Amino acid sequence: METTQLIEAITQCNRDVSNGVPGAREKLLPLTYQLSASVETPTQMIWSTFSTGPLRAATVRIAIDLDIFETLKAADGGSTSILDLAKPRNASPDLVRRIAAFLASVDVILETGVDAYSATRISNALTTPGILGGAIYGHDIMSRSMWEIPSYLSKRSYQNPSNPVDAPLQDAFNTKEHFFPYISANPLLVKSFADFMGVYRDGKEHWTTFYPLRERLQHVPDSSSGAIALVDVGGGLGHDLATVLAQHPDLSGKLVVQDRKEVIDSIDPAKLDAGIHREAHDFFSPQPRKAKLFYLHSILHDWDDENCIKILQNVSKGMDVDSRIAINDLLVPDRGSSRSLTSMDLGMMALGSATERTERQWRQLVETAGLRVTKVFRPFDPSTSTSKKDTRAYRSHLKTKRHADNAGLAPPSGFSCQYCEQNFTRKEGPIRHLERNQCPKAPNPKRKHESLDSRADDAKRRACVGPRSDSTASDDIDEDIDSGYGGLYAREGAGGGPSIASSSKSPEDSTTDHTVSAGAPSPYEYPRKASNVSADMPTPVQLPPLSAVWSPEYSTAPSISHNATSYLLPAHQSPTAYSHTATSSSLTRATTGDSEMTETSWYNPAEEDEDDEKQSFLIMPNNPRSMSSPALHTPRQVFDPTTGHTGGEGPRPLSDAMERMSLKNVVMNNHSIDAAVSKTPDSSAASATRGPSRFSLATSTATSDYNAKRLSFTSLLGGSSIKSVHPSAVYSVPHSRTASLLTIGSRSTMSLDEMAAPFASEVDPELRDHRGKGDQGEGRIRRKVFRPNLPSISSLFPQSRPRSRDSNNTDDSSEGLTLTSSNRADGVQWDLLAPTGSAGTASKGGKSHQLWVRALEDHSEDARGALTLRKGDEIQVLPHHRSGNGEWYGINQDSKKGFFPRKHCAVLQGRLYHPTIPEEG
Ligand SMILES: C[S@@+](CC[C@H](N)C(=O)[O-])C[C@H]1O[C@@H](n2cnc3c(N)ncnc32)[C@H](O)[C@@H]1O
Repeated sequence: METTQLIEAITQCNRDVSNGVPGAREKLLPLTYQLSASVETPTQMIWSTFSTGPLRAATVRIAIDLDIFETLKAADGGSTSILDLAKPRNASPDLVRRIAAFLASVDVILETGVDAYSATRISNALTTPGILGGAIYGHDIMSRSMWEIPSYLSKRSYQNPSNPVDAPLQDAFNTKEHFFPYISANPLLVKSFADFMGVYRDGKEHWTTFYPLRERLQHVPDSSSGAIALVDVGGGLGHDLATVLAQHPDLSGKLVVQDRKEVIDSIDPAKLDAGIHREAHDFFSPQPRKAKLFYLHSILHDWDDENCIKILQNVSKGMDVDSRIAINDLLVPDRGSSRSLTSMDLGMMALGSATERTERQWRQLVETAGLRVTKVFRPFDPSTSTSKKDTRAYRSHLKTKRHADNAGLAPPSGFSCQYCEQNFTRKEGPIRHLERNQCPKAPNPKRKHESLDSRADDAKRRACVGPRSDSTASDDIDEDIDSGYGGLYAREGAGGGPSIASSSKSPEDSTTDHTVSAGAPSPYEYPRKASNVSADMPTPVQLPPLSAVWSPEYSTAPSISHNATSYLLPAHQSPTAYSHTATSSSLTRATTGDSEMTETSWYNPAEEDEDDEKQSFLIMPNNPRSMSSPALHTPRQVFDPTTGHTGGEGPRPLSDAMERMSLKNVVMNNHSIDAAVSKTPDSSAASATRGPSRFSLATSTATSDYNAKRLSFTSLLGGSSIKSVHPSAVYSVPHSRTASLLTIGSRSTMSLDEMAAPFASEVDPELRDHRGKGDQGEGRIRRKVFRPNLPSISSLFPQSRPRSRDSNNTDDSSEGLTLTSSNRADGVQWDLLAPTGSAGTASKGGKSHQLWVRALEDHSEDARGALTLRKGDEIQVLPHHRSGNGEWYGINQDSKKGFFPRKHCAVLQGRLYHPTIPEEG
């Protein structure tokens, strides 16, 4: 804008501020910056940048040391002479005169006469702990590190820094320590930094105003139970939790602030609300607390990717199935980054080779950590949308997005294509349109049509996303992308302020917090994302956001190698929607070690259930022939968990098994997930039951598959693997519309027939009929639910049938087995005491029920070292099966996973939950 226009805009904006127009103040400051820039000559720019700027920082710091701001404040609005300003530190009046003159010239203090000064709003703020801390930390650490950037980069050939202990800070201070340990040695810096953290978000909308905290924490038991609702990881002095408590004094469950010991020790208990518990905890070690929500505010932007992943994985150790991690950080927009955002980004580089991140980087990071981004939350942005119409549009936009998530296939209830935004009257419209390669914008190599030109595209997209800023940062994601992904909540804020940075506003004025959703991108983000697909991201084939793909290992996501992609389509879409899927992917690297699965997923329970109930998903390989392999018939190496030895039918090198894998039939309906996993003799059947709020996928496999198989649950919406998991375990994922599993595969291979064999009698004829048809000879299949025949309760517990439906304490201990039943509001609970070891899953009417057992004493490891049980631990027991020379029970409860030998059942007490009393037989 021209200077004249800027002045007019400023005048108008100032009027709006006076009239209380929402967002007006946020617009004003950037306009003043633009005005300065428009009138400044290049020479003046040099002076202001290299002289005035550094001197402003230096003189503020000097004035702090000389107590000048305190002295001015004590005058309570009156003037103070230079002589009086010099007194506290016995400084030279001539020196103080020069300092004061400069500070007055840059409007930090006010010159009221000859050698007379008074306080200003700013100088008074510089006497408060937070702003004072910011000035000390800013000068002593931040500025000095930033000054070092040019020489640092020069010495390192201008490569993007990534080593957290080789950043400009290390050069500036000649240290090898990371920023945090480095400042730890200096109590003033520890305090200054922590105090500043308490205020740097001031003026911005607090995250609790747009994150549904109450809903998320609503089922947390009362804190007297010891339950923890919220852990603020790296929460500094607890200021975020203090605000939470102030806004929601009646929240159930404990609030815990964790930070480094020196920070926690520096908290004055008298100043911390009694409802907030302090805990010294290093987030590079496993999270010791279980909580419903772990909140990370301005944590990950301090770190490089590798350390972020470590932090996330450690935090996830504290997650239960319904836990979430809330990440509150900036989001770098594709363009139009604000002043504060770019400063923060380079500041993070200077301090720790760290970075602010784009949406794609966030998603990649979170997914690489084995987590999923469920949903992005951000506040309604008053600076970009002031009209009621926009507000309404925004609200309906959010609603629309929820539908999009629920459908799993991005088009929202508006039924527009997520790529080209063409409108359809029916939901399947966009799907078919994509399937038939009719979309000119889809990232599909087969597409025939020309893309819209970028301007039209941009304009269309803007129209699509609803309320938009009129600013230049129109490529920012400023809508809530409720795409059903894990919980990433980001923020953008002024000068390190806490909200995601996809704002079109300048940093200082931004109060917009954006939620970033990873996982299935919302239709609103596709165009932008599509153009930014990185080569090392899973390559979408046709419907990339829905892909459930194999990942070699969650910790190596950037190097994921896929040669195909699986698709999950909602079964309530058109029949043809079932026909897509899957894949043969190559597993480039075997997954070893930890196989637990966690995910982050934010969702509003009130919003999810209805749509979930309607969904069924199916995965089938699209090219069974490609998955046939002699390897299936190769003698296997059999691992016997009872002895810990391998033997059996002969060796099968792991590397051979790793070379291939196949996707299995997986069908998920409202109540079960059934999967054909393999064929005898290495037969295995997978079944899953869904509890009221989650899916548990259980597979019982032959032990010989232990080395040969892994299941991988992949995000329906995310396009990349969450984690690889052990096939014999139960993995629970939050049952949200976003958490729809799944791809199941193994490193063995099989044909479609082979996959179907265990359930041959139930295979839908169309499965066979359609095999070989389809776009590329893929199997096309209609929806079919495979249900393995699970044993009935009476066959599992022949000695322990309840004598009567209504009996309590039914006791049949002829084999030492005691099964008691008691009525519960939600059905009947069976308590099983199995001293001789019997456990299993009961089945009735095609539904499987879950048996949970509780360890009556400590157990260390089973033969595979996969199990550690503490007395009182509850684990889920899967259907037993025979394998090798033992009878086994698959179990899993968080980290308790793997097979559970029968002999251990002697110490298990079980509780069988199911909704009705089982009938005999
Ligand atoms: C940028 S501050 C953010 C503080 C607070 N979450 C907020 O947003 O105001 C980063 C915090 O991480 C803490 N921190 C750094 N390293 C840590 C570690 N290894 N374990 C726990 N906290 C750590 C710091 O002490 C600091 O409080």
